[in-house]
Amino acid sequence: MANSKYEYVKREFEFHRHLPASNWIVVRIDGCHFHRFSELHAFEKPNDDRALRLMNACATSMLEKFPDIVIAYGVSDEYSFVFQEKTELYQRDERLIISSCSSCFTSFYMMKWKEYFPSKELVQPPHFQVEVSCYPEPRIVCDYLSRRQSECHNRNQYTTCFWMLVKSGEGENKAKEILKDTLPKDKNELLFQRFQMNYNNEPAMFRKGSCAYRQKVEASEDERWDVAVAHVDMGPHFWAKHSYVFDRR
Ligand SMILES: Nc1nc2c(ncn2[C@@H]2O[C@H](COP(=O)(O)OP(=O)(O)OP(=O)(O)O)[C@@H](O)[C@H]2O)c(=O)[nH]1
Ligand SMILES: [Mg+2]
Repeated sequence: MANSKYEYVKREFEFHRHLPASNWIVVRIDGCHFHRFSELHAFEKPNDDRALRLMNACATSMLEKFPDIVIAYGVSDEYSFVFQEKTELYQRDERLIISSCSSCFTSFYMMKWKEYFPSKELVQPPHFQVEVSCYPEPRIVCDYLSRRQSECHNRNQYTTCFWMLVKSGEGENKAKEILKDTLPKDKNELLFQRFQMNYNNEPAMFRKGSCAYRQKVEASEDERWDVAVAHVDMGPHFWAKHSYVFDRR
């Protein structure tokens, strides 16, 4: 069939975009319509510890499945996976990377659901959309992750205030009005004054999101690595300790 009259279909109509060489590939997974999905499954508001731990478990499985992922960062219904710059996964074919990551993550989510929600039926299949970006230097990857973490902080501080106001009896519109144009320090003050709540004492997983990375197993004679999940600032202190994740292989 090599030179058959059907060859043109492949030659003229199938396109493969190969991601640029010598770039770190960031695959960002985001739950589709998770606002609705979280309502359907009665997730706790604004943060459901079980749902976030389920996302972290899926991320851990992704690092185990794809050895070229060097680090990942997740918050809410999203996770970003950083593939090392030299990865030859699917010859860097964008379509195959996207479809494979999306389907693997979704399968892990469904397989692990019962472990995190033992008494809750999964009543709607989850699905995740994926976008890919390429960055030529680790420094920019670090800045990308810091940007996501800063969004996590802003969004979580807002939703914490919002749901505290609503749970205290304010209507949703009134809560939005109260929070309109407030600065981060105003929101901290509001939580403290109205609810005697210190935002900094909220669980770190809610405030800082989750970071999954490889670490060497202490006291192992052979080089063994496992996947750790931490809820920490991804600032200079973190990178001073974990810069090895970007070591050229
Ligand atoms: N109650 C609750 N909701 C959550 C939790 N994590 C994620 N969500 C919901 O998931 C949404 C995630 O934000 P988005 O990704 O912008 O919303 P989305 O509905 O998934 O929209 P698309 O991604 O555009 O399809 C949040 O707005 C919440 O409604 C959680 O722990 N508890
Ligand atoms: Mg979403």
